[in-house]
Amino acid sequence: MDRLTIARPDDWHLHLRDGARLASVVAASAARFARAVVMPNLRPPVTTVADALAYRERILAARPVSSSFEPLMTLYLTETTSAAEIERVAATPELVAVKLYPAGATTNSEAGVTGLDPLAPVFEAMAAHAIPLLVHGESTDPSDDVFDREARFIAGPLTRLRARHPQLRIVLEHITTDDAVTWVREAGPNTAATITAHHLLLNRNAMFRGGIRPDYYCLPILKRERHRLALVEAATSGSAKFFLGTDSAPHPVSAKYSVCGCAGIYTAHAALELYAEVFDEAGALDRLEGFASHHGPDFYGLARNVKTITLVRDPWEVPDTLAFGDELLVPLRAGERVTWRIETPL
Ligand SMILES: NC(=O)N[C@@H](CC(=O)O)C(=O)O
Ligand SMILES: [Zn+2]
Ligand SMILES: [Zn+2]
Repeated sequence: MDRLTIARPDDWHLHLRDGARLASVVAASAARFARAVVMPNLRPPVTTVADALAYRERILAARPVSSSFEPLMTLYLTETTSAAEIERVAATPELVAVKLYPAGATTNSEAGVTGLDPLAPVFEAMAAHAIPLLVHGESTDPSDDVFDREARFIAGPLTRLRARHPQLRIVLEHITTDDAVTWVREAGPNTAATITAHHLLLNRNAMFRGGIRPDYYCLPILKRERHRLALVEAATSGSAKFFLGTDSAPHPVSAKYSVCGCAGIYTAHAALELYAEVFDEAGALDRLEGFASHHGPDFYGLARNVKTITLVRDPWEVPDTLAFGDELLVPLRAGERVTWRIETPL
């Protein structure tokens, strides 16, 4: 198959940043996705409904004029988030979810939470209103091996949370391991997961090919090949529990190529095309639409998109760098080819 038309997809996990950086990256997502769940890990984080609505206005102002791209906003959960704030989320359709960052687990997670038990009233309010909890699922004990942190978080805090709040809708974000795939499959209908294009395409060797490669450093960190294969199997299986979330996470070259380079891979410039490569390689292009366009809205209780998008097999070369505010970023596949192209950017 050299041409594929599917219902327009949505990105259920996206970092748009803010200001001039937001203006640089939003068009790439808007050209591919009808909607995106926008992560709240700005500096300072988006911790109130009022902050989220103001951020949404900045995104709407930054998107291309002809675009109907719709940002779906999220609230950053802290130890002081109140059940009253959750009631405000429930009353505000522009907000669709609450994001849980274990404190210190990833970029701008310092204001996140250290223990889940004190937040029980917040989780109860979320469950009552069917507001999904989006989870960065990694343990934060510095003595935990970085490659084991997802499995540790799942086996400990997440399994306890799942058991204590069976009605709470949980999306385990950017899953990277066979352990996560198995856990999500077994966890009942209120549990789902997003999967990134980079975790489907790459294993941890990418970080060390011929030297150390900061462009492939993200969190959760890339894992062994057997985990990548488990993710491809889950994404292409047709299971409604798995859906598209790019975790496109732009950082300027100065922050990536540094003595302490930060975590995040930018994929928004070719996001759907990269997923198409994965599904094509797996002989499962007929299942891309479910993963990219159906399972996400179904889990969130939103309507599926009516418009379509067409992918064509027509290789193109990704630029070495892209503008990012007044700096540059290095996109995934920089200087290399992507096999699929979007035929009709809207
Ligand atoms: N994925 C990443 O490596 N980085 C994300 C944060 C996150 O999603 O954990 C970022 O905001 O840069
Ligand atoms: Zn994360
Ligand atoms: Zn993310």
